[in-house]
Amino acid sequence: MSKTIIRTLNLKDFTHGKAEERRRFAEEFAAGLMDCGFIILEGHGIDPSLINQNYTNIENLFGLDLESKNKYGQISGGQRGYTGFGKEHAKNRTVGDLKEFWHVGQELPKGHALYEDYPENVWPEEIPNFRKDSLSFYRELERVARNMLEALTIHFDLRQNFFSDMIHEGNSVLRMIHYPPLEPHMDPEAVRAAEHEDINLITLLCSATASGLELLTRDGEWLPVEAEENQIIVDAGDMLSRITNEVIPATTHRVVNPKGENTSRYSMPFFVHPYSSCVLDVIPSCVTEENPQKYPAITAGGFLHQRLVEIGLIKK
Ligand SMILES: O=C(O)CCC(=O)C(=O)O
Ligand SMILES: [Fe+2]
Repeated sequence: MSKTIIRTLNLKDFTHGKAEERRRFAEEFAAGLMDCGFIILEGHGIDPSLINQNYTNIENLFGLDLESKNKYGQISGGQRGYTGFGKEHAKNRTVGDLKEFWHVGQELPKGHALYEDYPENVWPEEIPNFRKDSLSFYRELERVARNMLEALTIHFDLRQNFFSDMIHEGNSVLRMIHYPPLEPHMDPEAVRAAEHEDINLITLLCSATASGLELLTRDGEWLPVEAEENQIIVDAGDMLSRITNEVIPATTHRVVNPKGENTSRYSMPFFVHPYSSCVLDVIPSCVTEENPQKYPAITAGGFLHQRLVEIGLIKK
């Protein structure tokens, strides 16, 4: 059995490199997504103090009492604001995950053509910097996502703006998560995040405050994904899998319960989504005689709705 290697790439090779370096970056990224679905990114240029400030904010946020947090709950089927313990479950499970989280979505000015397409963000009045810091972080993550997806256009022989047009003012979501320490009353079947695939195009995941993330290799083994401080883990989701006709599969992953020290874990995945009416159609270069077209076209919004029902966040 071959050993799975998670590649480490430096985004500067793409943003500042010559054509040859850019191409190499693109090929390494695509190969990493095809081999194991995850790569680790350095040189992304997000200020470490912005990342740390957001971690501090969410520690304070989740440290509030439940009554305060619940003021921000049940908003747009959990698409914005606070979602409490046990609410979300993976597609084929009924036991809820051991996490609480907060969603920040696309922030557009009132009157913008897409304003009505997205639920409005809510902001915790108890954490004054939360809005400013999370929106700055969101914009920076959008920038990194744009670069990463642009690299894929080289591999798939697409026009340069193919993906950046899809995600421009898109429905991306910053999910800020708290996994609390385990307690005896918790369901023994429950895990921090049960195995699942992400719904979106790609996910950017700044290194979490503790280990636990694992990916399922193509050989069917669980492999821990460890990132150092200031590295970003990048993985492929269902939407990318669908438009690449499964040339890039959506990789299954999970967050296991702590084995050693029983501490809280915080993480901040950024789910990169197209705008809602964007049509997800299979990329022509991904259809061949051996790999005929597997999916009809669907809008990003329609696809997301199907998946949110499946994971229990919204009703049919
Ligand atoms: O917390 C993590 O490290 C990953 C979380 C995750 O996979 C998700 O929320 O989709
Ligand atoms: Fe995930």
